[in-house]
Amino acid sequence: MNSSLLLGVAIAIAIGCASILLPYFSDRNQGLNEGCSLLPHRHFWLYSKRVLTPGGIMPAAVEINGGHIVSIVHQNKAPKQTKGAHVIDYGNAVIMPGLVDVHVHLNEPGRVEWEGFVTGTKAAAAGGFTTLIDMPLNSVPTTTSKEAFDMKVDAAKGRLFVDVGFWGGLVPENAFNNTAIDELLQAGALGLKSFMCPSGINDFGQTNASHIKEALRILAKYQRPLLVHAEIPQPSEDEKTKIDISERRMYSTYLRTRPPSWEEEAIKILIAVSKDTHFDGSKDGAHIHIVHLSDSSVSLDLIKEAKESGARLSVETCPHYLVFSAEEISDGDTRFKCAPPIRDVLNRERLWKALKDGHIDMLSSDHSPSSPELKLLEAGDFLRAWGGISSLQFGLPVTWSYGQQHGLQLDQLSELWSQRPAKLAGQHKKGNIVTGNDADIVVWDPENDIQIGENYTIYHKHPITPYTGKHLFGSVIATFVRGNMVYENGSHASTACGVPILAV
Ligand SMILES: NC(=O)N[C@H]1NC(=O)NC1=O
Ligand SMILES: [Zn+2]
Ligand SMILES: [Zn+2]
Repeated sequence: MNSSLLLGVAIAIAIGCASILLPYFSDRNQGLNEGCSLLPHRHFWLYSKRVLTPGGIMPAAVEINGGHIVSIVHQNKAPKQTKGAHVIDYGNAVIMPGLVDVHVHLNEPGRVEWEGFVTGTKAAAAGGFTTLIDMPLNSVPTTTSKEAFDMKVDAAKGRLFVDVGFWGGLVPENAFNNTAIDELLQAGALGLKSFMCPSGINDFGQTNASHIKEALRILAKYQRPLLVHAEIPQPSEDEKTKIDISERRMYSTYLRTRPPSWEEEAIKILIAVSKDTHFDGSKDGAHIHIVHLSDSSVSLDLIKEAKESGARLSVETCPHYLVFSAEEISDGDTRFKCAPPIRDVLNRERLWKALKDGHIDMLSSDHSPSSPELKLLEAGDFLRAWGGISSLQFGLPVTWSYGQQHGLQLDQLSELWSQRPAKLAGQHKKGNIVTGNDADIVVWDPENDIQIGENYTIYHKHPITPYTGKHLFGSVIATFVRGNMVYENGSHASTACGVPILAV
């Protein structure tokens, strides 16, 4: 071979290699923000035998490009690595829409010793959650004005491992100030949240029916929901007597001081108000969402009845009401303290039935941790300890493990954790594996067992949780947020590239 022929062959090989490798390299680099993803590709396919789509669970390949789902191909084998598009074959693992938690207290700015954007969203990613909606209280300031809202969004920037939206706060101070509420909603609050009982936070006062009606009028204009902590304190004998510490350590005492009638009373008022929400002749009135329902007796019957007669009402419950029961809570174990309280076994089983029958619309964590000292674990004082359960990371394995025992199917679980919550938060590009949506995805193994304990890394700021020791099924393999692999088998992406979600 003469030298010019050799040169020609070398050039041909170089061009050939370049044409094979270029798409690979361009795929690796184009629009990729280094560090956002553990996967160096913007165009790739995820394959598994169990992909949960609106058409059911099927073997399929999901094509992701530029953060979106661009195609879903029903096929029995993983696609071949072509044109530089990377393929991950997850075998028999489940590929499902990322979970959306509409009720999380991240407590930043201001109470980062309780939780924070970084720790909270890392826990979320490890648990398969791709979107969180943060509650307006426990942070300082509470999110009850445009200024406070802007501060929260600023504090979140560059610190989120999943996407996070924000509810604004409805309190007596802003309820009759239409301009203030307008500003809060225009700043991007996805809706408002209020308490009908003391919230435990001094600058987040309780609202009554008049405050709520006034806010609904404005919310109707924006088509955004009002979320309500539905408990109204009822007069009780306890107020007249001094309860000593030995009694305050008993869970039954706490239960007695916060009976189902608190929930009933609030729900009755909300139903009456919801009948009144078709303002200005508009058919699409405001929407009331009842958070963390615990009472599955009269309160649930009232909700069912109201929904049947067309009330624009939805309701969530939380894993702790579905997993634990009052009977099993030891005296002094304030890890279980939350409001409304965890009630008896019968109540829990009725909640499961309502969930399966579709009377409860969705699940949420109500992840509301505090610093360990405020749980008063040594004193075990149920009446003075902080009310709030730490649980964000465990929602999927917990509800799957206990859900299976109650006949809950995977597609129902996904509806409760992804589709319906995304809709409540107005996130139409999230919550479903369909073409055009954000590539927000969890890949997990529902058959793999885990034990919450020493060999299980908890990413919450504090590991204190009543779930310690639970043996569960379901381990998260990888979590994708808008196409970024933000978590995989115990590792997080190096850069926090989740974004604040603002209503437009
Ligand atoms: N302030 C706050 O987070 N309260 C929450 N904790 C709880 O258990 N129920 C709540 O509403
Ligand atoms: Zn609440
Ligand atoms: Zn809450």
